[in-house]
Amino acid sequence: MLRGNKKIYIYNIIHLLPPVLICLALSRYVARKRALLDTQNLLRAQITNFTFNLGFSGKFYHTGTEEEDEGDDLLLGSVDEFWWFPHMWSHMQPHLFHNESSLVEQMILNKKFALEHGIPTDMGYAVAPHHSGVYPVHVQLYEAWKKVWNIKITSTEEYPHLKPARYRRGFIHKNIMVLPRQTCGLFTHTIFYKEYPGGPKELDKSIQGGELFFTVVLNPMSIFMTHLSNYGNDRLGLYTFVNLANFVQSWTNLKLQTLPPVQLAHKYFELFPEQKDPLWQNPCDDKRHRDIWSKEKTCDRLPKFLVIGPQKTGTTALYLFLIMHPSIISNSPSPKTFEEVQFFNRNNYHRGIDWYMDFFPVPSNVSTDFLFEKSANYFHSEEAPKRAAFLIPKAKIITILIDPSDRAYSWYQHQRSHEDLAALKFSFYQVITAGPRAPSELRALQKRCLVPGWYATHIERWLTYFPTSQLLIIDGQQLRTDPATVMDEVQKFLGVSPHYNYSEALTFDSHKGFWCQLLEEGKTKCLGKSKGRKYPPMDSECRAFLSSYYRDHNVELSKLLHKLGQPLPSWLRQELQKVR
Ligand SMILES: Nc1ncnc2c1ncn2[C@@H]1O[C@H](COP(=O)(O)OS(=O)(=O)O)[C@@H](OP(=O)(O)O)[C@H]1O
Repeated sequence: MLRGNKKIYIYNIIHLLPPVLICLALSRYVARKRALLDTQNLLRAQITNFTFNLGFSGKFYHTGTEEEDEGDDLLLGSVDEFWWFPHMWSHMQPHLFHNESSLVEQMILNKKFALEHGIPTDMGYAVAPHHSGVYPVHVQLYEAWKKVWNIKITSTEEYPHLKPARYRRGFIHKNIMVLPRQTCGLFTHTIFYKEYPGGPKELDKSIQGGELFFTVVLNPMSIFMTHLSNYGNDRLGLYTFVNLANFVQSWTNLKLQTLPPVQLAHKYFELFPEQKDPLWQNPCDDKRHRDIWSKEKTCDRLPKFLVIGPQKTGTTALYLFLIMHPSIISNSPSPKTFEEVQFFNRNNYHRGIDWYMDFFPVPSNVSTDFLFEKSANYFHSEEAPKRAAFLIPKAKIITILIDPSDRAYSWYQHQRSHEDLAALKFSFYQVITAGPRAPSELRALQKRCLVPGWYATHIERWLTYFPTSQLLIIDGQQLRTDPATVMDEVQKFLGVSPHYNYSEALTFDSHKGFWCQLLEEGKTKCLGKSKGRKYPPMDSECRAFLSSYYRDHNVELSKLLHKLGQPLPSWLRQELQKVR
């Protein structure tokens, strides 16, 4: 309840225990040992175990005035009173270093400094100047941190963005836990009370029921970082945090406590397990992010469209036809998954965006070149739509649909030819009809076979993250029998130029039994043996079973297509007639 005089009464919050970790960066400023210890003691009366966490950049040791150098020594004379974390040796921004080895070298210098001065090196926490390299991720920093310091925790104000502050979250990358850091309003220039931006009243307001107060109240953990200059001069650090703790104590029933960084991070992700997985965004969509992202990296190596599958609907044929177009460029092949990158659906996503972008060339003309990738498992993936929407929100999405029964059968044949043991062991009928008591390998195979055919469910999921104008649904039957018309539709949908004449570039290869690329002298380039396989037709019992299995899904699909103003493919019309 908010009262006129900015007094706030908080009810119902009884057992919140927000630990507070306050960090400072030690550089060449006078180390106000006394001021720090005094503040620490005062805060300990309000916050259980309160301990300052001091950052050090060893290069600046003893490079100040006589008084400053004396301050450094005083502080180092009390190493045991505080916790410590490595900043960067020379306060450099890690994203400016492209080589992991040069980052490692710099970190080793800082570590040597710590060892020489008895500074503990095992806290597992580190902070990068200006958040550089933490988010957007500079993977070289993460690797160097692990190698030199065995870093397990860091923090940043930049994930997913600086503002709005209340949306800041944590994530885990390469086993390093990144905690959200809050903003305390004290910066290098806020040294004197009277000169506080907007006047000292602003600082008092923030402490007494304003922004700073709410930051502590609304975040179960608050990590603040400010500069040692705020503990010298007018001692704004002392003033701010002691008054803040007092105010929280007086007006709420919150109990504040501090934990060492590793414990704090474990607690954080116990409280917010859903935050463990990061959501990568385009670093160039936020100016602050672009500024702390390596200049050697470009945001142009991201796809403009995705072919999402599902598997066995003709996605490879579409891929082949697309790359015939002079302005359409695919990813380079992956050693493990061939033409498919499979980034958004599985664990490759955790390798980060540098890994993903390395699959794409730098386009020679950003506005006319169309980078794309097709990964047929994206279609039914729970994670892919959200992840794709965060990184490439403007991307267009192409899906192909054939009769889900045919798709399931083709998929089963594909598994058999890849010598999947369960597929070799069980007949198609056994796979599709397996009940809840069937062996687990059979149930697992059944799920993989049938679930991608729940078309409406999967398309709806994509449409929660992408507008309908960005989605193209291709009739796979038409792609098979009349690819040139489909490719005209695709070109129009993408807005790609120049117009490419697929009627001339494709030809039906009677030997293959499919449409193929026409090469010089009448030769053709067709897809390999694994596409357009020869296998016996599906028997009527299986077809009847699948027709009934997919009935409701197909009805839902017809409603969805109707809503989207799209025509129903002929197989769907036939299936719907069976329903009547
Ligand atoms: N032009 C052309 N050439 C070859 N094959 C074609 C073509 N157009 C469509 N199809 C059908 O594509 C089916 C394979 O689908 P996918 O490429 O999506 O399969 S995969 O998911 O990438 O494994 C493949 O399925 P199967 O017939 O079961 O092999 C084909 O029916």
